[in-house]
Amino acid sequence: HRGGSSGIGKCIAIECYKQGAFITLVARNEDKLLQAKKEIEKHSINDKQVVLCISVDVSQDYSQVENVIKQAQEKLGPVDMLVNCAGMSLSGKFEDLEVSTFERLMSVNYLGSVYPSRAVISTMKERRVGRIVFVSSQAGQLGLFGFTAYSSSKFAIRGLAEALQMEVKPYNVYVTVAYPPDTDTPGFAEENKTKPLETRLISETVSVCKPEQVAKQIVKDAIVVTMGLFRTIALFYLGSFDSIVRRCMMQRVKSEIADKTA
Ligand SMILES: NC(=O)C1=CN([C@@H]2O[C@H](COP(=O)(O)OP(=O)(O)OC[C@H]3O[C@@H](n4cnc5c(N)ncnc54)[C@H](OP(=O)(O)O)[C@@H]3O)[C@@H](O)[C@H]2O)C=CC1
Ligand SMILES: CCCCCCCCCCCCCCCC(=O)[C@@H](N)CO
Repeated sequence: HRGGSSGIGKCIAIECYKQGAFITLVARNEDKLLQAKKEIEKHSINDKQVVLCISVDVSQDYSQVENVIKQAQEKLGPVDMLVNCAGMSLSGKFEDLEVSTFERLMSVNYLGSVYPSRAVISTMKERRVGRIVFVSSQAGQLGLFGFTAYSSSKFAIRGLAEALQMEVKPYNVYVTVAYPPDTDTPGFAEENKTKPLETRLISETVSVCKPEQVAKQIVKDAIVVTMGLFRTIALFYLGSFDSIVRRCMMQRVKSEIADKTA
């Protein structure tokens, strides 16, 4: 339902539009939004489909994000799928990065995923319908040279996503996290302008992906939840934790009924 106006987010929007979805694009720059809207609309499969654009900074003010999501829901109905793809990367040695860069990346990459998710979650839980996609990075699984600010903001997304998944599973809301490798996007080109040599050499050991290909995988994973090796090992623990959560939920429902009938 929601992505960005560029790179991976735009390709995810195209991928969903091709499957008949109504799209709301959220990003800051209005020209880029309009251009992305036009590009996405070329892929329509029926004449009822809509691409709505909303210009907002997802990392600044929660009430603003909440408002625009409310507006979008009034126009297009409740959000079935939220894709948190807004993000940015800046690399450099720890001592060379401005302190403000740590703050900025944490706001955009982490809080920029918290705010929209927080704004849609209640409706998703009530409807017992919803998918939330987070876009981390390979640098969100491994801390890499030059990425002290970026990797930590992407690790934070993983913690958020896994904890949230445990909370919302009994409500039929699914959370997925993507960990893409380097991908050929405007953001990646920007990042490459300041990459330290070491970071570049490490990055070059893995080939650069096409955003269309990454987007396709992300959408597929969001719809058919598959399990990696690590998740399988964690499965036993997660299963038992999930049953605690379910038990508490049932207990709470029971006592609410008891309160009402008392
Ligand atoms: N490309 C890569 O190599 C990889 C990227 N990723 C992650 O994937 C995501 C997308 O990356 P990519 O496609 O390369 O990025 P791009 O820079 O190409 O696109 C980013 C999109 O997010 C929007 N955006 C950025 N900041 C904000 C903000 N504060 N509020 C609202 N919208 C915002 C941008 O629009 P606008 O500027 O107008 O707001 C743009 O539409 C990021 O989270 C990135 O970290 C992960 C792994 C690899
Ligand atoms: C199980 C984990 C697999 C690990 C494979 C080894 C990866 C080493 C190279 C990683 C290159 C850095 C990717 C960062 C991409 C990114 O997020 C930025 N390009 C954003 O712009």
